[in-house]
Amino acid sequence: MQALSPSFLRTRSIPSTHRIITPRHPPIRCAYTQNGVVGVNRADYQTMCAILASKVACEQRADKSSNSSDHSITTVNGHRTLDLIPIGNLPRPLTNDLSPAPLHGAELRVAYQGVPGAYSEAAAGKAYPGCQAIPCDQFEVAFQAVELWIADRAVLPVENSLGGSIHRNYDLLLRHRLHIVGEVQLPVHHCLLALPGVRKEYLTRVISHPQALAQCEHTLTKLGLNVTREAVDDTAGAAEYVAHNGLRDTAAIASSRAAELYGLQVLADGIQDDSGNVTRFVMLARDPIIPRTDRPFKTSIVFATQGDGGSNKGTSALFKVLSAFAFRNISLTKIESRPHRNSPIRIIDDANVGTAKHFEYMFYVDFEASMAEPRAQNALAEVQEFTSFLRVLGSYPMDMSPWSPSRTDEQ
Ligand SMILES: O=C(O)C(=O)C[C@]1(C(=O)O)C=C[C@@H](O)C=C1
Repeated sequence: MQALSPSFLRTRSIPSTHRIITPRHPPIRCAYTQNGVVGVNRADYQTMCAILASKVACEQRADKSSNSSDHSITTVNGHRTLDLIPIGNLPRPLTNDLSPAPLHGAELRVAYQGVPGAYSEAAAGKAYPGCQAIPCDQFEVAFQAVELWIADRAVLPVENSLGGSIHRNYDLLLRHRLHIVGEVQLPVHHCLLALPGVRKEYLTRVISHPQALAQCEHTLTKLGLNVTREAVDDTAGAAEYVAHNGLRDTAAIASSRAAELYGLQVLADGIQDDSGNVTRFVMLARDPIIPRTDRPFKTSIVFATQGDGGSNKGTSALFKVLSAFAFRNISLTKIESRPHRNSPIRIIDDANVGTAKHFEYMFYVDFEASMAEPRAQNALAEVQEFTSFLRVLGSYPMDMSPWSPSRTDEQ
């Protein structure tokens, strides 16, 4: 897998005291969203991409050595960067996304959140060996990279065996129109990293991604460290921050690959609270894949139950939806609820109680069946009767890779 430097799709949101690098080029701000939630609109965002692209292209022309024949990757300031092409000239994809996802990721550009050495980068490599991994500083930017054809796929964490769901990505799946085309499960093996020569006794602070901090919570206490814990955008970014700022009182929780990349020593190895620590990632594309029946498939849906106050209300509707799967022997592997952003609170204007408030939720369900199977189609036809909103996020091959302990070469 080719790793590109993070200097492109980056807008760090760590506090200014934690800022890691001053990017040479103005960062692309997480900007346009379809709901217009964030300040800048789509046109502005595209313009920014184009301006950035031409600036980078100009500077890179000067920087390119005469023997460089690679037009997609260039060295700037010692960092490998993406050679951007103005938006209007973006190349057409090499593959037809309606065909099954390729087994190998050669030529595929895969966006992930974080910087090189992040677990998401490892997940991109597991999902699409040989792909070109494109670091993005926020999940939203990874979605946008695919929507704007800067990347062909995005790989995003959705749940962890210790920390639970990564809610942000559930919300983004709903807000964006990308399709889930696959999943990978990655054993996550955390290390405590510090500058060479630093001892545990010197540490006053440990920084990492909030999920990683949560996954190591008990082990950090057991190590007897008298440290504050601070959250940053990703694990490898934490390692990079310690290294670039020469911090001798701060350790990062990250992978052993991050230690190698940023020249840190491993103070403690395997500090996740459970050796079976696994994160599940989904792969996203602009188009869905055609569901099949010749191998195990999973389907992910999101729905809202009807809030009509009649017989379908509340738990009754949810029960009916879930029984549509149970009656057909379809196993559910996951159910998650998230607040319904468009109507977060419902006031029941009853004759009796005029002030009662109920939260409205979106339900995300993963079930073990392919949309090519009649039983799955029938289940969804029935589900539709009890829902005010239903969307299939994707029907995709299940990750059936055999269980292996958390230490892997991918990290
Ligand atoms: O920070 C990283 O390295 C990531 O890839 C993100 C992430 C996550 O969001 O859960 C991925 C896997 C681990 O669970 C910890 C962090």
